[in-house]
Amino acid sequence: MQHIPHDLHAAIVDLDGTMVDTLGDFEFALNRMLEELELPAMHAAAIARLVGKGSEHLIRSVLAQAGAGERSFGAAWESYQRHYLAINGRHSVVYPGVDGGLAALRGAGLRLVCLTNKPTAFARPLLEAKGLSHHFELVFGGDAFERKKPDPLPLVKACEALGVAPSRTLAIGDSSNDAQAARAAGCPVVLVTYGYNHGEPVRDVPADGFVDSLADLPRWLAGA
Ligand SMILES: O=C(O)COP(=O)(O)O
Ligand SMILES: [Mg+2]
Repeated sequence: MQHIPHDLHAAIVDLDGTMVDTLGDFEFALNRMLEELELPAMHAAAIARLVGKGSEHLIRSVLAQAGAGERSFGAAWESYQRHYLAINGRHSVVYPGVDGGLAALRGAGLRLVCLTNKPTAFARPLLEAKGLSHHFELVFGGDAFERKKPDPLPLVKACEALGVAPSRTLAIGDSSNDAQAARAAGCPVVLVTYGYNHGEPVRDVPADGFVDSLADLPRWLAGA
C-alpha cells in the first residue's frame, strides 16, 4: 500500500540498521561493559533484537538478560558510553547503496535530516567517520527531544525544524519504531528490508513500502 505524495520536500533518515550496520560496535561496547560488571557476555544475534529504542533501553534490557538489576544501571551506563565512544564506527559498515541513494534524493531536491534514537554524541562522529554527514541539514539523536521513536514527537519536531509538513516528509527506517512514529506523525514511511527489527520480519510492519537498498529509492518513488 503506497501513499507517497509526488511532491516530497524532505526525508528523515534513521541511522542504525538503515544507513550503518552498527551491530559490531554495539557488541564490542556492551561486552566490554559486561566484562567490567563481571556479567556474562552476549552474542551479536541477541543484541540485534534489543537495538532500536535507544541506548538506555538497550542497557536496561542487556542487564535484565544478564540477571543484573536496575541498581547496576549507573555504572553500566558510564562504562558503556566510555567503551562505545572509544571505538565508535570501528566495527561498523555503511550498507551498500546508502551514499548513492542519499545523493539521489538530494539531487531530486529533498532536504535530509538524520533522526536516530542513538545519543547525538554517538551519531554525529559516526556520520562524520563514515563520510555521510554532508548529506544532512540537521542531525537529531535520541536525547534531542523529550521522547524517542516510536513516539511521534521526534518526527514532528524534525519537520518543524525544517519547516516542512509531515505529509511532504518521507521517513526512511528499518524497524517498527520508525514506522509507528512516522504514521503517528503523519509522515509517509518506507522501510529497508535489512537492518534490525527486534528479530521480527520487517515486511509485517505496516509501512507504505519496502526497499532492499537506499539506491532503489528514486526508482521506487517514481513508481509510487
Ligand atoms: O540506538 C538505537 O537504539 C537505534 O538507533 P536508530 O534509531 O538509528 O535505529
Ligand atoms: Mg534503526
